[in-house]
Amino acid sequence: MEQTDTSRGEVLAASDEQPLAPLLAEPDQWALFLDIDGTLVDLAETPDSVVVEPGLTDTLQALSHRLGGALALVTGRALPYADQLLQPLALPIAGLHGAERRRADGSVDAVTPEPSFVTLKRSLERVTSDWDGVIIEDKGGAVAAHFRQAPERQASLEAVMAAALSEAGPDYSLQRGKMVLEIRPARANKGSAVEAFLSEAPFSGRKPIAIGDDLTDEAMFRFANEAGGLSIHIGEAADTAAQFTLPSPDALRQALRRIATE
Ligand SMILES: O=P(O)(O)OC[C@H]1O[C@H](O[C@H]2O[C@H](CO)[C@@H](O)[C@H](O)[C@H]2O)[C@H](O)[C@@H](O)[C@@H]1O
Repeated sequence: MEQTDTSRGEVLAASDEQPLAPLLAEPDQWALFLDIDGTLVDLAETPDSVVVEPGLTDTLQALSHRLGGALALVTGRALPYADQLLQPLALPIAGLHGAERRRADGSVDAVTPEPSFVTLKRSLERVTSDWDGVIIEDKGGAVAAHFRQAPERQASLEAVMAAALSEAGPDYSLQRGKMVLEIRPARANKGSAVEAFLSEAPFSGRKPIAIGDDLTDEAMFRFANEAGGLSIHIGEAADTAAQFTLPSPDALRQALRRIATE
């Protein structure tokens, strides 16, 4: 152990798999909920340039099998993009920060954007079209404005997104993330998505282990803690509700691989 600090979880060494041990000891008692960006895959300069490590999909498939199918992805990405990233897997998944969901039986709750939201997305693209480095990511029922490659545009984007949010109305909320501002459906979050999975087979009756790296993951950390489960924050020390912190996506991938092949 390197350090203990209750405001950022118990900070673990890269090789410390202690919080994941229940997956090996009691695989029929636990369900695993995994964020994607910054957790399973390293962050990249743009949304489209992330790299899925060879073997990661095999690891996830094996873990899902070990857990009787009780493994779900919980991401800010749109479902089709996440599926494309992790093909050929088609795991249970919550997308758009919990607003859309594919259950273990394959049924999907999708988000269909209203015409006014489509107009809003086009307007954001127009307003920022000559802002070098700013990327507008159209996610169907949500939209993200990325400034990783143009940090000097953050203040202007804050203003543009605040105006867009007020135009979108009370059914939407602003989601802050790593070098990104998003407008997403307000009716769900990652905590409510985990709760919904746990009300269905094969997740029901199990305790959740929630793993993520960003502000959006705090809702599932809080839910997992309240449900008697475990929560793990990935990456540099941060103010988090998670009980544990692992230093990097690579440390997590290695730990998951060891558990999957044990
Ligand atoms: O909930 P997640 O699976 O972690 O998704 C959160 C957002 O991730 C993506 O943006 C982040 O990753 C990009 C690629 O590494 C990076 O360039 C960007 O700065 C990050 O904010 C994704 O593009 C968003 O749609 C997700 O909501």
